[in-house]
Amino acid sequence: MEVIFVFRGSRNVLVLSVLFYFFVSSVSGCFNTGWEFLFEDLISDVCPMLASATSLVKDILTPISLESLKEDRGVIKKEMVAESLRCGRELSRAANKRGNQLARSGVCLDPSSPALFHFFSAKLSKEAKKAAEVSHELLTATKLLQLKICSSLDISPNTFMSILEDEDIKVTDLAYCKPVKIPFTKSKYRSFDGTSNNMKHPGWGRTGAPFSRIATPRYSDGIYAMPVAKSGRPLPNARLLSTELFADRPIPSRTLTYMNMQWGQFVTHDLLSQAMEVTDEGGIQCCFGNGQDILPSEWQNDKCIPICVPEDDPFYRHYGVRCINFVRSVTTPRDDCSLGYAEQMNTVTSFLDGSAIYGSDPMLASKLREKSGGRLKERTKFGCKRGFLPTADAKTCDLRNASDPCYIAGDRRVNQTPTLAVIHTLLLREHNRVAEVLSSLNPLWTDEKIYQEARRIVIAEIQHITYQEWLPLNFGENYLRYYRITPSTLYSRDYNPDVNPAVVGAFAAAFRSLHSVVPDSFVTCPATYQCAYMYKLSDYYFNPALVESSVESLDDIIRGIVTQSAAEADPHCTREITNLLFKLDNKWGMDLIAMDIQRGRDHGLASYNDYRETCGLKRAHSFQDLSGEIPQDRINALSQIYECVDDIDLFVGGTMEKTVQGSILGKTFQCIVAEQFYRTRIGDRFFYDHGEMPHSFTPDQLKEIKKASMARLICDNTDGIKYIQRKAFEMESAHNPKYNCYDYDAIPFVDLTAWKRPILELYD
Ligand code: HEM
Ligand SMILES: [Ca+2]
Repeated sequence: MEVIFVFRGSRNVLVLSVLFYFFVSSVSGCFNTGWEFLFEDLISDVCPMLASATSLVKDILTPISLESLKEDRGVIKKEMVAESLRCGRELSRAANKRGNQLARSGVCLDPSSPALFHFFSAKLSKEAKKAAEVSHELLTATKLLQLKICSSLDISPNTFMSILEDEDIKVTDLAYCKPVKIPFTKSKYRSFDGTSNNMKHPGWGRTGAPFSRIATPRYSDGIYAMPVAKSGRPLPNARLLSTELFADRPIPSRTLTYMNMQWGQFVTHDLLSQAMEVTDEGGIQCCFGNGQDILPSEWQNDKCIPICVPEDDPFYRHYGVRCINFVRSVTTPRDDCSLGYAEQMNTVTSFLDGSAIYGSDPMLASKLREKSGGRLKERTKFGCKRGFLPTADAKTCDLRNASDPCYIAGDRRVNQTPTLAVIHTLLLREHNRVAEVLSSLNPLWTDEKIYQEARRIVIAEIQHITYQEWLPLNFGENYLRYYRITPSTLYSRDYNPDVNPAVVGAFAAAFRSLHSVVPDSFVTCPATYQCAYMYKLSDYYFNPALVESSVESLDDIIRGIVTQSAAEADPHCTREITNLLFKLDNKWGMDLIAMDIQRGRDHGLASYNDYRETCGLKRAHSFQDLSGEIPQDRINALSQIYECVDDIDLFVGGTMEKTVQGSILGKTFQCIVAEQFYRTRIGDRFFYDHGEMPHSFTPDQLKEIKKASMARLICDNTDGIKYIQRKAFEMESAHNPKYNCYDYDAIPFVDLTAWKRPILELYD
C-alpha cells in the first residue's frame, strides 16, 4: 500500500511505502478542536503580520485603551481585517487541499462500512459547497484575529468575542458576500428553495440558511473549537455517556404507535438536514480500517471529530472497535457575512413545506416531476393499482438483488428504513391522486397549474396532520394552546413577518431525544391484522426492497406500523440504533446516541444549564439543584460522569428530564420544541390556515383541508387496507376502534370539489 503522508508542522509531503502498518492509538485524536491545521510556523510563513511573534498592538488596533474597546467601534484596523481575510482564505484552502490529498492517497472510507452509508444522507450542491468554503475562510480569519489580539493584549477569547460583536465587521469584498437581491415574487405558490416566502427577508427559511440560535454557543474558543468542560479538561466521552445513561430497556408505549414515531422522523426531514463535510473524493475517513482505531493526527482531516470507544466497551470490545467515524457539519456564512462564531447549514427548506416530497431546490423538483397531468413520477408494479417511488443510483442503497429498488425522493434520507420509505410513498400517491381529481374537475388546467395546486393541497395536509393531530398528541393540547401553536377553527391571522422561520439548532437536539421512541423492529400484518413477521431494523437500513416484495407488502407494512407500538419516551434506546446503526453486512454498526451527543458539541450548542435559563427554569448550581426536573437515580448517574453541572450536554440533560404531563418530553425540550413549531407556523407566509392573503384557501377549501388525517391518507392511498383506527398515531382501543375506510363520518374525506373553478379561469 502506498500512502502519501502529510506531516503537520513541516508542510513536507513525504511518500511512504507502508507494507505493515503498526498503529499506536493517538489519544489526542479523540479531542480535536477543529483548528489543528493552524500551527505557529505556518501562520508566520503565510501571514507574518498576524503571527504572534510580531505582536505590536499598533498593528492591529488604533492606539486606544482596552477599556474604550468595548465602547468604540472601528477600533480593529481595516488593514488587519483585510490581512486576516487574505490569510484565512489561503490557510483554509491549504487545509482543503490537504484533505483532498489525504483522500486521494488512500485515506478513504471502506465501501462496506457503516460510516460510508452515514454520508449518503446528505449530499452537497454546488452552491452549498461554495457557501461552506467561504464560511471556512471567514472562520479562519476570525480565528487569526483572535489569536493576534488575545496574545497582543493579553485578553481572554471571550473578551475578544465581545469586542468583535461590538465591531460587527461585515465582509463585503468577497464575491460571495456581496449582497444579492433575491427578487421577491408575488407568486401564489411557494418557491422550492424557500426563498421569497418573507417579503422583507426573501432569504429567510431558504435551503442552505444557517440554523438559528437562542443561546450563545459554547465553542471552547468562542468561534469553532469543540467545547470542553469548565475545568478545561475534555468533556465526558460521547460513547461512554451513551452506554452509561441510555442503555437498552425495551418498554413499549401504551398509547402511541410506530406510525407516530415514523411521522416524527418524516416531519424532522422536512424541517432540517445537516450535512457532513466531504472532500472532492467523497466521505472523510477518521478511523483506521473499519474502526479498529483512530487515525494518527497526521492522517486526519481537520474536520474529523471521531468518537473514541473506551477499551472496556460492553459491545464494541468484542469486535475490536475503538473508533466511530464522525465528521463535522458543514458551516455557512451568517446572513450578513459578518465575522464571528460558526453557524451550521440547514440543507433543506426550514418551512414545513413538503420539501421531503418535492425537493428543496428547483432542479430536484423538476427531476421528480412527470411533466404531464401535474403528476410526480412514479413506477407501476404488476398487480398494484397505485404507484411506487421512482428509483435511482443503487450505490446509495444496500441491496441484496440488482433488481431491488433504491428510491429517489425530495429528501436523500428516504431509503434509511423501509417504514420511512412507506411515508414517502403514501404522500407521492396522495399528490398523484389529488392531481387526477383536480384535472378531472378542471379539464383545461395545464400540467403546471395542476402540479402547483396539488402540491399546495398536499403541503396543507401535511401541516394539518402535524399541527392538529400529531403535535397535540405528543406534546399536550394545553401546552400548545398556551404557546399559540394550535391552528384556530377556521382562519388564523397571526402571520408575523418579523419571525424568522429558520430551524433552531437546539431543536435538533430536542427532537433527537425522540430517537428513544424508535422500536427495535417492525412487524407486518395481512388484511386480517393477524400480525406475523418481525423485521429487525438493522437488517433493513438502506434496503427498502421489502416495500415492494409482493403485491400486498406495502399494505402489510402499514397495517403493521399502525398496530405496533412505538417505544416509550424515556432515556433508553434500542441497541439497533446504539450498536447496530447502518450495520449492513458487518457485525456492528454506529451509535446514534453517541452521535447525537457529539453532534451537539460540533454545533457548539450551549449547555443544558444554559438552556434551562433560556427556558425560564432556575440555573442549577449543583447536581442536586436538578431534582425538580430530573429523577434522583439519573442525577446520581450524571454526577458520576460529568465533573460539573455546567458541563452537561443539552441532549443529555434534556433527555434525562421526566416528561411533562401529557407530553413525551421534559420541560426544557418542551420549551424548545414549542419555540420551533411557533416559528414554523407564525413565520411561514404560506402556512395553510393564514387568512386574508392573496394565496389563502377559500373558506370552503380550508374546511375540507381540515378534514385530513393520517387514517384518511392511508385509506385513500393503499390498495388493500379496508379498516383502520380513526387515530392512526394512537393504538387501537375501545376509544379508538377500527372503522371501514368507506365510513366517511368516522374518517372524514377531503372533498376536492371545492377546487372546481369556472371554466374560463385558467390561471391565477
Ligand atoms: C429508525 C429511525 C431513525 C433512524 C435510523 C435515525 C437516524 C438518524 C441519523 C443517522 C441521523 C444523523 C446523525 C448525525 O450525523 O448527527 C439522525 C438525525 C436526526 N434525527 Fe433521527 N433517526 C430515526 C428516527 C428519528 C425520529 C423518530 C426523530 C424525531 C421524531 C428523529 C429526529 C432526528 C433529528 C432532529 C436529527 C438531526 C437532523 C439533522 O441535523 O440533520 N429521528 N437520525
Ligand atoms: Ca422543508
